[in-house]
Amino acid sequence: MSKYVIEGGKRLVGEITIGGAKNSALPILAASVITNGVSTIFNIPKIKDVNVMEQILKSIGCKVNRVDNIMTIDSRPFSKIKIPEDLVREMRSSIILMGAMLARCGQVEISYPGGCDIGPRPIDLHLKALKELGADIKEAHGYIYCCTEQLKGCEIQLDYPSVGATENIMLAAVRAKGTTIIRNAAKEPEIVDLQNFLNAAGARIYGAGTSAIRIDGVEKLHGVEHTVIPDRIVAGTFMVASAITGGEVILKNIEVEHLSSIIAKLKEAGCKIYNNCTTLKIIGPKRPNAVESIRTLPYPGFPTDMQAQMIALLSLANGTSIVCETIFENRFKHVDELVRMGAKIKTEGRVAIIKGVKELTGAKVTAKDLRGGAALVLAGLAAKGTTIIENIYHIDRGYQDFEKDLASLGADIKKIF
Ligand SMILES: CC(=O)N[C@H]1[C@@H](OP(=O)(O)OP(=O)(O)OC[C@H]2O[C@@H](n3ccc(=O)[nH]c3=O)[C@H](O)[C@@H]2O)O[C@H](CO)[C@@H](O)[C@@H]1O
Ligand SMILES: C=C(OP(=O)(O)O)C(=O)O
Repeated sequence: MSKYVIEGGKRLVGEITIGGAKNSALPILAASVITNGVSTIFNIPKIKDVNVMEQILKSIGCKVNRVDNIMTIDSRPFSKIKIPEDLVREMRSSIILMGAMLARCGQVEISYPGGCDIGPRPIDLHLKALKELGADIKEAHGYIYCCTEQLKGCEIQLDYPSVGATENIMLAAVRAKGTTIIRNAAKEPEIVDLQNFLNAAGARIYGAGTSAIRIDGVEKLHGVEHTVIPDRIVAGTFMVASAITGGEVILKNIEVEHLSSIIAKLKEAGCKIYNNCTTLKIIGPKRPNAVESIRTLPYPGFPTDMQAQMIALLSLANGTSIVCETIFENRFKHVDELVRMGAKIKTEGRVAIIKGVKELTGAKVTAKDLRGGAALVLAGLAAKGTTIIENIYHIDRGYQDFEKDLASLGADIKKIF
């Protein structure tokens, strides 16, 4: 299995262009199934989760063509309602196909999804909402069987602004009869991107990015061209890479508004940040300041997908920082690995108390999930000596050419196969 070997202590300097967002690309690719046409999606990241989605689309009959970061999906030959279990288990986003396939043909058979092991990840909100729209849902032997003659628009009050549930409802409701209103909807930029894709394809969705989304059902969708938004979590990860190495990195092709909570906390940590709407320069401090309080929250709060990377940075801060993970129950698996590198971190339930140390030291550590793995890479960039990171297949799920981009900024990092 491949691993990263990092010689720490290099200051990162240079420029990097941020690619398309995994969490936008995946639901948009799923949405292409509804169109019964040919869609061309630009800025698709070359990552493992996208490979899995490509395989799923092919397995249900779609024709998929991929050249660099452009994917063309012809969903006209769509023919199968059962999605292979081994593919569904590979990632969380496969569950979004439930809404998409109900909208396309009124039937779907799917197993429970996989994704990062960051605590229980139920899909009760998805299932409840689809039932409210009129889907008949049966669960047996780890499979979910959904079918409907015709979904009917209704008002759905989400108990929590779940990203995946909001997307599933949008997809299902797009061809439902009448109007659907989602209240307490997720407001993430990826939801807005999905709305933009669907509306370009002929849907009538209003309000994404706010807590109330209205979907007026339409008869059919058509193929479309769309460009995926930049990945705010990849951008945030490179911002921390600059911060943790006292570096000076320019990020191009970003949406600065999507990064505002990350920018605020990195400024508190002592980074200097200069930006316009699409480009940002971040200069890391000699030593980061401690940050009194970070709470992960739904957008526009601080993203849970940046919590691990931020803990890596704060483990070197001058003082004690507190990070509270409010979204996922068990998203501190990177902490034990950072402790192996000399970090002084204690966790109590959902709270991590990080007593900054002057130096981390290279060690052999294991990536336990996607962002936790990225955090170990960041720690390795700053640590004294050699860091070896195993199980980096987790990192491949969400970062395109991670080591190449870091090396282009001056990092000493190698992927060993
Ligand atoms: C592919 C994708 O876009 N993944 C993102 C998405 O995941 P995902 O869509 O899975 O995250 P959700 O917003 O649904 O989950 C947030 C919280 O709601 C709970 N919940 C969710 C659904 C449900 O039916 N019942 C329930 O209890 C979850 O257990 C979790 O505690 O949003 C997360 C929160 O920003 C991010 O960390 C993930 O990177
Ligand atoms: C948790 C993540 O992804 P997923 O929901 O696909 O597991 C993530 O992107 O950090």
